[in-house]
Amino acid sequence: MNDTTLPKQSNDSKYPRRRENKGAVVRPGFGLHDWMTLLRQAKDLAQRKGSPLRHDITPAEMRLHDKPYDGWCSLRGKVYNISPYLAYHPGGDEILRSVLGKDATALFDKYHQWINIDNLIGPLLLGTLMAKKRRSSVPEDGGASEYDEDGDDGDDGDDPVMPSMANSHASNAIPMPRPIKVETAASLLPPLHKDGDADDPDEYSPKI
Ligand code: HEM
Repeated sequence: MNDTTLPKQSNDSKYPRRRENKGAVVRPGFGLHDWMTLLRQAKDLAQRKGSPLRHDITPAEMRLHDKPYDGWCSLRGKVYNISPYLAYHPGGDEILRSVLGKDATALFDKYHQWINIDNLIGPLLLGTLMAKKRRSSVPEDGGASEYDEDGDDGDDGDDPVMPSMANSHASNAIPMPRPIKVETAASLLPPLHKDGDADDPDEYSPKI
């Protein structure tokens, strides 16, 4: 067989070709299979030491954990102790060190948006970033709150995803339609007249 018998690779594919993994070498014992074995066997990789998942982690607290032996990072509003994964990251530990103590969502998406985070590092979860301010209603522009780094509804952990998609990558999740405001007979009435007089029988009658 010579190279003329091999199928020619097309350059005009609509799918981007996988980039070369420059520089990063998988060390023996630190491949994907080794990581999955560790995930199955280790008891407390996240080092939560029996504490429940937290929902009050602030970016300031996360910034304190920026060492390879004590490194946190957030992805789509969830905070992970990423230290145990550094040596197993197929893209190399160096690039992952650059996000310790920070939100890594943008860089994660830049390199491999399709990767299922829960499957690969679910057991490293520490909790979620605290929502700084809860909105009473969704703003017109659908904007996100200050800590809402994943740009969703700002209420991380209860985003409207289909139950069957709960473990899939967030960007693949199908958003549920927003509730439609239904005009009821009452909502079509003019505003109630309130003058503070509780004895006034007309207090809660529409002022037409
Ligand atoms: C924290 C969770 C992360 C997980 C679970 C993860 C997982 C992976 C996996 C499975 C691959 C191999 C992909 C493939 O072979 O196609 C990979 C490659 C890579 N990752 Fe990550 N990664 C994470 C975070 C990051 C971050 C934050 C960065 C950037 C700062 C990054 C940069 C890269 C790069 C540059 C590659 C090589 C891409 C290539 O071969 O084309 N990763 N990662």
